[in-house]
Amino acid sequence: MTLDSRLPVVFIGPMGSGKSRIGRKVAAAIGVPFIDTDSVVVAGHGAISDIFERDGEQRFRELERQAVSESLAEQAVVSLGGGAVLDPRTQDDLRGATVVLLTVTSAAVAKRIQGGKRPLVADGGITAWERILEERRPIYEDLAAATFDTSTGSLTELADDIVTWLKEG
Ligand SMILES: Nc1ncnc2c1ncn2[C@@H]1O[C@H](COP(=O)(O)OP(=O)(O)O)[C@@H](O)[C@H]1O
Ligand SMILES: O=C(O)C1=C[C@@H](OP(=O)(O)O)[C@@H](O)[C@H](O)C1
Ligand SMILES: [Mg+2]
Repeated sequence: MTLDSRLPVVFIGPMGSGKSRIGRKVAAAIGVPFIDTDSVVVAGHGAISDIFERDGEQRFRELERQAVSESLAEQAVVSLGGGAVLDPRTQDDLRGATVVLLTVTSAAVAKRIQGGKRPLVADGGITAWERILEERRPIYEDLAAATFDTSTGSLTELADDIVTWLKEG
């Protein structure tokens, strides 16, 4: 199978698993555009924490769905926000994509999610992160064609492993 026929390649997984950082590296390595759906929302509507605070999570999910729908139509590497897969329309769209699940242990992610940029864990921290992951785990696992754990290893090594898998697949 050619690499082109595998596009879009889509990264899913919990907050802090490395979707945004690793997705960008994989796109650069295979020479296709990179789209981060959170960045699309931010470019159009401002900071995610401000959207949550001002308009609520439901409004964020509507804006996110719009960004996801447009992004998945592109021949690109696309990194979703951790909760984007909750939308059944996105679950349907992903059946035609190459979906890569990134996982991470709670021990490894604890430091990564500090800083207040992610409203769903801003107060509850790692306990909230674990609860949210357990709610979403069946969806993640159902959609994934491959899973890579990012708890150890450098971003570059992980991106290399994923590119190798994409080329082999
Ligand atoms: N394998 C890794 N090793 C070290 N730090 C990582 C790794 N993966 C991600 N990070 C760090 O974790 C943070 C969250 O990564 P990010 O790509 O934004 O995750 P996501 O998009 O899945 O929420 C970033 O600061 C990033 O540098
Ligand atoms: O898991 C979630 O519901 C969210 C994940 C975030 O993206 P990352 O997974 O890239 O951190 C961002 O979309 C928002 O804060 C909500
Ligand atoms: Mg991200």
